[in-house]
Amino acid sequence: MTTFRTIDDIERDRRLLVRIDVNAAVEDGTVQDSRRFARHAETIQELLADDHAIALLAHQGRPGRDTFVSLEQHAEILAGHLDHRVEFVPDTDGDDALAAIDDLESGDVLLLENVRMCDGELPEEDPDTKAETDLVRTLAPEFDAYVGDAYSAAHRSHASIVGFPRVMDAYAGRVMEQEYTAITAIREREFDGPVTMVLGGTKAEDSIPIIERLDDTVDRFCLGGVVGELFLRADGHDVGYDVAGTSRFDHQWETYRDDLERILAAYRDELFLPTDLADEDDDGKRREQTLDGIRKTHPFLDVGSETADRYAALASDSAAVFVKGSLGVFEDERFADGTVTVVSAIAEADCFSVVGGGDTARVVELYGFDEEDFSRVSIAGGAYVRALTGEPLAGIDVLEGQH
Ligand SMILES: Nc1ncnc2c1ncn2[C@@H]1O[C@H](COP(=O)(O)OP(=O)(O)OP(=O)(O)O)[C@@H](O)[C@H]1O
Ligand SMILES: O=C(O)[C@H](O)COP(=O)(O)O
Repeated sequence: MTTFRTIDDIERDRRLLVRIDVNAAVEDGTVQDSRRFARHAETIQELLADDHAIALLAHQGRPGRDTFVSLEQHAEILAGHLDHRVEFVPDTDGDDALAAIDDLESGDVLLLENVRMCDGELPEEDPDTKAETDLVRTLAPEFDAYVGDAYSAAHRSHASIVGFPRVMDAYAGRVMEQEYTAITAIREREFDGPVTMVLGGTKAEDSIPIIERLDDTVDRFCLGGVVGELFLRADGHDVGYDVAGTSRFDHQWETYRDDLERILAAYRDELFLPTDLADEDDDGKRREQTLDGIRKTHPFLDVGSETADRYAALASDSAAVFVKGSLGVFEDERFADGTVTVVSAIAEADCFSVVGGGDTARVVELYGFDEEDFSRVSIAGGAYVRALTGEPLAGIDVLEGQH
C-alpha cells in the first residue's frame, strides 16, 4: 500500500522536475546497461501523455571513480527508449541550465548534467539541510512540482533526492511506486504458503541482516554464491576461502565468522545450503563436486545441479519468492546453470516473485526471461537490501512526509 502521492495526482500540463536513476555500469567511458533507462522511460511517457514539460535530474558514478562521467550519452540512450527527443544540457544549475529550463515547453524533455557535479548534492545530510543547497534553491522555483522516481537511489539522503520535496509539491513516479509496492510486500503482505528467499551473491554484509531481520517472514533461505560458500565453511566444510588469487572470502570470513556461525546455529531449519558446487576443470569445462570429502583447489563459481534442482523445487512450492544475489557467476554461461534453473522455476511458478539486486536482476535480460513472468524485476541494488531489511529509505520518507 502506498502512502505517498503519485503522478496520478498531478494536474495536466505542469512544469516538472523529475529525479530518475540511470546510474549504469560504465566501461571505458561507455554505458553498458540500459535496464534503468527502459523503466524510467515508462514514467516519462506517462508524463508526456499528460502534456507536462519535463526536466530530468540524474547522476552517474561518484567523483573520483572512472564511472563518474557526463550524462550526454544517457540523453541519447533515453531518447531511444522514449522514441522522443531528449535535449541534453551540459550544466545542472548554472545559467545555461536555467536558460534551457526557461525555454522548456509542454512535451519537451530535457536532461540536466550529472547532479553529482554540484557541490551540495553528495554529502549525506538531513532533508532540511539539503533543501538549503544552491542546487535546490536555484532549481525549485523554476518548476510546479517534483517527481521522485529514483527508487534505486532512495537510500541516499542527497539534495536531489530529499531536498526538493521539502520545498516543493512532490509525487512518486511509476518506478518509485512499483518498486516500493513490490519490495515492501515482503513485510506488509500475508502470503498463503511458504515464502522463499534465494540469497546468493558476494556480500555477507548484506545477507546477514537479511536473514536476521526476515526470520519471521521468510520460511526458507536458499544460499549460494560466495555467501553460500561462507556458510558452508561455517558448517565445517573445506570451502569458503580464497584460492588461485581470489580475494572474496578470507576478509569476509575474518569479519563475519562469528555472525555466520551464530546465524547457522540459530536458524538452521530455515537455511538451505548447497550440497554440490561447480568449478572449472583444467580444460576450462564446468565440473561438479558433491560436498562429501570436498576440498577447494579452484574457485567455485556456481552451485551444482543437485542443489539447483532442490532450490528450484522449493521455489515451485512457494507462495512468494524473493531473489537477492545470484547462486553463481551467471555472466559466464558455464556457471549460470544454478541461477538460471532456479529463476526458470520461479518464472513458471504461480507465486508472487521479485528478482532483485543491482547485478543479479541482469540474469532476466541475459537469459531471455520474460519480465511478465515475475511480479517485479527490480532495478535497485543497495535500496533493495535496505528495504528488505526494513531500514527506512530517505527518498520515500520525504514523499510520505508530504501526504
Ligand atoms: N561463487 C561466486 N564467485 C564469485 N562471484 C560470484 C559467485 N557467485 C555469484 N557471484 C557474483 O555475484 C554477483 C551478484 O551478486 P552481488 O553480491 O553483486 O549482489 P546484487 O544484489 O546482485 O548486486 P548489488 O548488491 O551490487 O546491487 C554476480 O555478478 C555474480 O557474478
Ligand atoms: O546504482 C545505485 O545503486 C544507485 O544509483 C546509488 O548509487 P551510489 O551507490 O553511487 O550512491
